[in-house]
Amino acid sequence: MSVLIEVRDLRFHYTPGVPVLKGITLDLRPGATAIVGQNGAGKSTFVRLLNGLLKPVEGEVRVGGVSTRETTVATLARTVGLVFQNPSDQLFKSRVLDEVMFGPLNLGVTADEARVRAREALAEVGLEGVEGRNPYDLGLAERKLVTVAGVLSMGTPVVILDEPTIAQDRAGVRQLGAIVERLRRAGRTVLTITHDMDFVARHFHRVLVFQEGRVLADGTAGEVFGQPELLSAAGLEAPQITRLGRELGLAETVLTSEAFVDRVRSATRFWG
Ligand SMILES: Nc1ncnc2c1ncn2[C@@H]1O[C@H](COP(=O)(O)OP(=O)(O)OP(=O)(O)O)[C@@H](O)[C@H]1O
Repeated sequence: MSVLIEVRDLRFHYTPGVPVLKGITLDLRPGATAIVGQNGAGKSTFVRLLNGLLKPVEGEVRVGGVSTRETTVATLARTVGLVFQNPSDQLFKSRVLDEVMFGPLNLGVTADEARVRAREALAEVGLEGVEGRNPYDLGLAERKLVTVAGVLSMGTPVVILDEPTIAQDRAGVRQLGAIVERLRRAGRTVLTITHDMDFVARHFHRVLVFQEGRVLADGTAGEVFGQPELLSAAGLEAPQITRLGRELGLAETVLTSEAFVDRVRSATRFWG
């Protein structure tokens, strides 16, 4: 189930002379990794190169030892599931259930098995009861969750979520966080692109900071969010609770409100 993705000196442009990715080298292993960075940094382009929708101009991407140049998008889809930023790029069936069954059917499972998987995936994203609806009659948040279910139902070892929390309310964000945790515990590789730093701090252990087509930083969430100058150079800010902890002079970089309360309580006990 576990798959290694090897990215070596990856360079890409849409228009010759206008580089979008300028030489990226890294490995992606099972676990939860977030990609953050300003608009236009090349994040969505990078993940499209991981599932073979785009091919490197120079350098290489190997998924499970196989170069994306030497395989097809359909073959890679068995390994790398990508939820697009915009659900309209992904939804094309007129019934939610058919949409979510489409991936597993393409993998060659029986219709019964695909239906079971689709129902489980829809339950996991909190969308029971909409199986017969047209995805385009749902709101943006629900449409996005349908596309997440569509990838979950395929059971790929690598799951990439491009801006999953967009338009979600707190319950939706919590549900997505639980999905990330489950996939991570199951030994899958979860990769997300997001502008939601609280979501990153809570659920992602590794953070890649993209800036103008390069990786500016690659470290744990604590390491990356503990460097305000670096974040500011990339046009980003640490989560509010992390900044508050720093303002208060906490020795450790806190990533969640629970960790913040814990550290402040132990400091007060010490003073009191
Ligand atoms: N299909 C395309 N044709 C030409 N240029 C493109 C295309 N898609 C993206 N670009 C350009 O490539 C650059 C990187 O875009 P990309 O979408 O990868 O960045 P991003 O970091 O994901 O940004 P965002 O957070 O806004 O999604 C941008 O300058 C963008 O305008």
